[in-house]
Amino acid sequence: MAFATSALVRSLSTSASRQAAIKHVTVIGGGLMGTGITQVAAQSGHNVTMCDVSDDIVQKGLARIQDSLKRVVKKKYKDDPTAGQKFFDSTMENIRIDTNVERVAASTDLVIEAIIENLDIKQKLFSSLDKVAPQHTIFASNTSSLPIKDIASTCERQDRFGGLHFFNPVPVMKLVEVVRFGATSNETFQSLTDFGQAVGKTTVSCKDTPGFIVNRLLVPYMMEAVRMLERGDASAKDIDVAMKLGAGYPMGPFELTDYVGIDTCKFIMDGWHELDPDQPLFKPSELVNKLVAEGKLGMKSGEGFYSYKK
Ligand SMILES: CCCCCCCC(=O)CC(=O)SCCNC(=O)CCNC(=O)[C@H](O)C(C)(C)COP(=O)(O)OP(=O)(O)OC[C@H]1O[C@@H](n2cnc3c(N)ncnc32)[C@H](O)[C@@H]1OP(=O)(O)O
Ligand SMILES: NC(=O)C1=CN([C@@H]2O[C@H](COP(=O)(O)OP(=O)(O)OC[C@H]3O[C@@H](n4cnc5c(N)ncnc54)[C@H](O)[C@@H]3O)[C@@H](O)[C@H]2O)C=CC1
Repeated sequence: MAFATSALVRSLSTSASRQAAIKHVTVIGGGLMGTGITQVAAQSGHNVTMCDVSDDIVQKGLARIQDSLKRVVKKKYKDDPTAGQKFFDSTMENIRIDTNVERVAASTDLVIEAIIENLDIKQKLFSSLDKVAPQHTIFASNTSSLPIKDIASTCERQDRFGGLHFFNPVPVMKLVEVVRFGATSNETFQSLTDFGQAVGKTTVSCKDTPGFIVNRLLVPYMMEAVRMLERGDASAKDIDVAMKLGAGYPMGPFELTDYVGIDTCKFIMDGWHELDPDQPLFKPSELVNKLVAEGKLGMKSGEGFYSYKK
């Protein structure tokens, strides 16, 4: 009985210290990641507004969400097309699009930023949102490689700031890394974890260290594959086949780099090299630099390590 009472008190005080559940989410960036995050948040019953810089981009993002949602419906509701259509319609009803981020952020519970991987631009964005968002609103970045502490540095609400790192393709990948830096409050961390789980993902807790957990292991692995290719030890195709069949990875390192974007990978490596120039794993690659300079960025540009031109 004593145990039950203390457990009840503990559970009441825990829920009282938590912030109210997140109902309205603002996703900033309607690209590869922003559309995926919008989709999973809307699918799980949240009201979501997806923002980008132009009407054309948000419309294209919306079309991408519809295509992806159709794949989910086909798989989940293959024996019940009526329920599938209902799921599709109710998910799309939960989504709004906008190009005025300040207006949207003025009445939202959570902002998830998924814009270009550039510290200066992210800081400017959050600084302007900090002035208009309500007190309770939590800010989160989906950055792959930048310190959350640096992104948050232009904001007053340091305690209501953290990282929510999703994986590509968001509707399929089951993980979200929840990142806290020194100022992130326990309540904020818990709310971000609850949100990650509410959108159907498994969450892991990460400190604000370069690459968090997954990218700190994945990016050096990718760079080691590039160096193997540069030395002429094996072809890109053989390395990919080897890692898929020998290590059970769904994609080889070159397929994955093309999928993520070679420019994104280069940006991450360059940033980490600057932070830690003596670390050989972070050494830039001539081949990666050359491909990016030629505009060969992977699948999105039609060519990278492989050609995707039809
Ligand atoms: C070098 C690293 C540098 C890191 C840089 C920073 C990046 C980051 O910060 C963090 C990251 O995201 S790292 C990337 C993490 N992602 C991966 O590792 C993806 C690896 N690839 C895969 O899992 C599968 O090839 C994949 C799922 C992609 C495709 O699978 P398949 O080849 O079997 O193709 P499908 O048969 O078309 O799809 C399999 C099932 O998934 C469903 N699906 C695929 N895309 C979808 C989408 N966009 N929306 C909804 N559903 C989707 C598809 O329907 C299918 O379902 P089933 O019919 O049940 O099999
Ligand atoms: N590509 C990937 O596999 C992953 C990327 N990330 C991270 O997610 C973020 C977004 O990456 P992607 O979706 O791949 O990029 P993306 O290039 O596909 O999309 C970025 C979008 O942000 C928009 N944008 C730029 N500045 C903006 C602003 N000030 N306000 C509103 N929208 C703005 C752009 O118009 C573009 O549509 C980056 O921080 C990246 O490091 C995280 C996990 C995986």
